Amino acid sequence: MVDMNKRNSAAEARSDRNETVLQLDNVSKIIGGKKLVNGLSFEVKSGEIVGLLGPNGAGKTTTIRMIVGLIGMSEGDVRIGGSSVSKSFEAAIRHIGAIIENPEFYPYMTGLDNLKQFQRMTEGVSEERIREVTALVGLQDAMNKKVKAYSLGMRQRLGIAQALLHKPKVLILDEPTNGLDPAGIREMRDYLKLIADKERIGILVSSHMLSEMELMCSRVVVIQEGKLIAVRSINHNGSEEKSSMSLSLEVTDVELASRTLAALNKAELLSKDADRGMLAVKVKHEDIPSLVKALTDAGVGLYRLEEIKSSLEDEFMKWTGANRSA
Ligand SMILES: Nc1ncnc2c1ncn2[C@@H]1O[C@H](COP(=O)(O)OP(=O)(O)OP(=O)(O)O)[C@@H](O)[C@H]1O
Repeated sequence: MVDMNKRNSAAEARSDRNETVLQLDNVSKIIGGKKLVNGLSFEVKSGEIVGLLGPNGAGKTTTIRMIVGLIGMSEGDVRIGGSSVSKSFEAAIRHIGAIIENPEFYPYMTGLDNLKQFQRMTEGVSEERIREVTALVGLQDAMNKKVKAYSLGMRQRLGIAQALLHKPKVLILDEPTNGLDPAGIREMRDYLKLIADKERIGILVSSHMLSEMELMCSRVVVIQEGKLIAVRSINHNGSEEKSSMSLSLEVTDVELASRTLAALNKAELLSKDADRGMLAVKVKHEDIPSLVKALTDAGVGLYRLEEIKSSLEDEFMKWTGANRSA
């Protein structure tokens, strides 16, 4: 017999996962006539970790400070959990948990007492919730130790636990792995993935380290000089989403091939080089057979067809002209 309650709750879980919890709509910040952030639009859905990536000075911190209301927006709006930051600030900000600078704790108090301190200042946080968030960040065995004995990574995780206490819909972390050693970075990554999944919360993480973002995020938003320059999906293996791919084709007639592909309307022409008989196109994996058939039917001979493999890192360097970590 089908348990309808179970079915309903599974359906709810699925729709929750697709809820847009953070939405930036054409957000700009102008200081002294300069656009530090320039018409930025992107969204974060529940259950996903999105990386805000860009070289130093790209505008990541300025963007995050606007999202959490530390500074005002010059243009545009941010919606958090459906509420507009510019129109209903209190309602919007209630849905946010954030660590912008290093979290501040009382070093001579235990982790638990520090969280209880926040519990007293925050409405509706139960003892059970404290236990839940400490387990989520893997600090259940360290809760009775004084914070001064914590490593930097443990302090960061206690900060995340505190930011989660009031069950926000969005967690925002500005460069959360700064200063952590490789083991601490790996731990942070694993805990954030667990939190996104278990709490069905949308997480926005800023970083200038592309390699970290590739491993941690399901999507990256790349900004440079305050402008959005690319959005890329990442699959669980850390490589680019394969549903759409770039192909290089060597053909007998470039012009005929590009006209045929335009008529087929299933491939985006990225570049063509008539002298070398080469075309580059972007196409969905499932459309490759019909692309080949259309070319053959049109009388275009195909010498070679291969995938253009470009790692996110190659692209990031191309976009930003930056070195590996900046
Ligand atoms: N209050 C301010 N007045 C003028 N310029 C500012 C102000 N705050 C930031 N900037 C400038 O805006 C640009 C974006 O700075 P921001 O700190 O947002 O970049 P970022 O991407 O977070 O960089 P980083 O990775 O170095 O932290 C930089 O050129 C910075 O110098």
